[in-house]
Amino acid sequence: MPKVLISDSLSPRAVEIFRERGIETDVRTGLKPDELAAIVGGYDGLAIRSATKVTKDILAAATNLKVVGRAGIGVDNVDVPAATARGVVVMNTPFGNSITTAEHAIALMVALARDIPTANASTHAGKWEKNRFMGVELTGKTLGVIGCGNIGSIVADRALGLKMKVVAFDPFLTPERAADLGVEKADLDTLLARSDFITLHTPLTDQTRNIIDAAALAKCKRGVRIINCARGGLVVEEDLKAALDSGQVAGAAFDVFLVEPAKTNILFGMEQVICTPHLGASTTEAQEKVALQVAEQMADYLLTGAIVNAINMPSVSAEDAPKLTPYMALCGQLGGFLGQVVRSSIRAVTVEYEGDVADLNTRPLTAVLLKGLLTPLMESVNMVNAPTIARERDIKVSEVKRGEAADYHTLIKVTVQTESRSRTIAGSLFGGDKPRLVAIDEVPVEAELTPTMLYIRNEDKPGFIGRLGVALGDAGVNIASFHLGRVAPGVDAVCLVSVDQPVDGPLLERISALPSVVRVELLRF
Ligand SMILES: NC(=O)c1ccc[n+]([C@@H]2O[C@H](COP(=O)([O-])OP(=O)(O)OC[C@H]3O[C@@H](n4cnc5c(N)ncnc54)[C@H](O)[C@@H]3O)[C@@H](O)[C@H]2O)c1
Ligand SMILES: O=C(O)CC[C@@H](O)C(=O)O
Repeated sequence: MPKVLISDSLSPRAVEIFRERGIETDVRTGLKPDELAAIVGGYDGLAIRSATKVTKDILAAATNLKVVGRAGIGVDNVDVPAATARGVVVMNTPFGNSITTAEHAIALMVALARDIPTANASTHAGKWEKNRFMGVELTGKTLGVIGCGNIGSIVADRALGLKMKVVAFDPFLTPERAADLGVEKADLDTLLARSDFITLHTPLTDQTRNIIDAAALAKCKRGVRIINCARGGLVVEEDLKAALDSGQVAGAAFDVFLVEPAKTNILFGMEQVICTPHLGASTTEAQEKVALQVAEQMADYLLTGAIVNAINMPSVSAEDAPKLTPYMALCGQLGGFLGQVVRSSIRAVTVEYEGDVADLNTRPLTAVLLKGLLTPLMESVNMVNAPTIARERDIKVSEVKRGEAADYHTLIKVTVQTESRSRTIAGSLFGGDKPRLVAIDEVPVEAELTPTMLYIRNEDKPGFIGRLGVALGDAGVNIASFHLGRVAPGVDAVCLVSVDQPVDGPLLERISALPSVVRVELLRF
């Protein structure tokens, strides 16, 4: 009989469901990492919220572990690559706490507008300071929503109900979806300049980290109020403190912090700041929903092998798996490549399957490709929900199959149409199972995609390779492999460089300033 450990505070519904399904269940909350490491080896499943850190060390000790179930959305407390490497499925419950978290953001906004926490403390202290507190009305004010996905769009809906105007910044929000939601799609600077309140609802990614810093705050209306119920690290806390001190920001309400649990923080003690201890998802209803979902999903996997809402595993039957596995890897890479280079909302994705692959069940392949494509843009995408998310976002996905491939025995070609342009890449399997990129935007370039790569568009002129090599060498970055492609001599060329060391921002800037370089991107696979 499988055994599950629940190591965070989950609704009792989870235990009930595991036990009803015949799964032995222990609940041990508040374990220190070494205490968890000492016992985790005895379990097949680990059910968590955000407190348990499922690190590489914990996973190394979890010798029997088959599944980690996160009752909630963010899996930033799980080392997913390490889990994947150990064959541990990581599941989440992507929608169960969205409404509750949106309601918390609205509650914080109202509390900020009327200074409710300070007025409450003052009244409890018997001060009756009626003249001290003067709020602002929400009706007619503009709410800027940064990140208009599941939670952001619910916040927008509720704010419209409060008769606010809503401006949304989300590069992946299509104009049609914005119109359906009744929000105005805007660029970040416009949102900053127009908003009376700003609320953040993006995942923490390389693009969103520090999205609200001193420069962004300076672009805001004087007296703006800021709410963060998404992730610590989106707002630079020191810059916010300075803006609160100067009066540029009138108030802030934070549920999430750069370091959690936040026992100390630069914002603590400021009268204009409302803080809650990561309570966004903490309602009875949301916790029941996520506990029930996670227990059902984990039980299904442990008892039947069915995979739902997995972050790191495709859901395929045991029979199809061996044939599809190398194509899964290829599709994940092709999607991941495109997801890292597109810069505006995606309208359409066309996947052409040619040659051998056209004979297979390509639905899971397209799903894993969409997962790869959408993952750099949002959290909580998995193979199962990627096609639904694409549909909800009005991304038209089509598959074309051709029995014959022109140059390769098997070929997958992906075209992504964005608001501004289309991009195409193609890949094949070499030696039957080794994924290889074979063309980018019709430029032939054969390359294995490795963990850290530079993708460079350059003018095909003498001296470029030497200058690039010197720039990388001077920074102590070793080139593992180098791939060049061009349509014809002297025209634009493509260069893919696999490197052994990390490439930082200043080095990227030096490379993009090199003569002949048109564009450079750092890609991670
Ligand atoms: N406080 C809490 O307890 C709590 C509870 C649930 C979720 N969350 C967090 O809230 C956040 C949002 O969750 P969700 O379910 O709405 O996620 P989601 O994936 O549905 O939506 C995220 C949105 O951010 C957009 N986005 C991505 N990169 C962007 C960028 N650079 N600029 C602007 N927008 C960008 C995406 O297009 C997407 O629409 C996540 O970080 C999640 O972990 C917090
Ligand atoms: O479980 C929690 O309390 C936090 C939930 C939230 O951060 C999430 O990502 O779902």
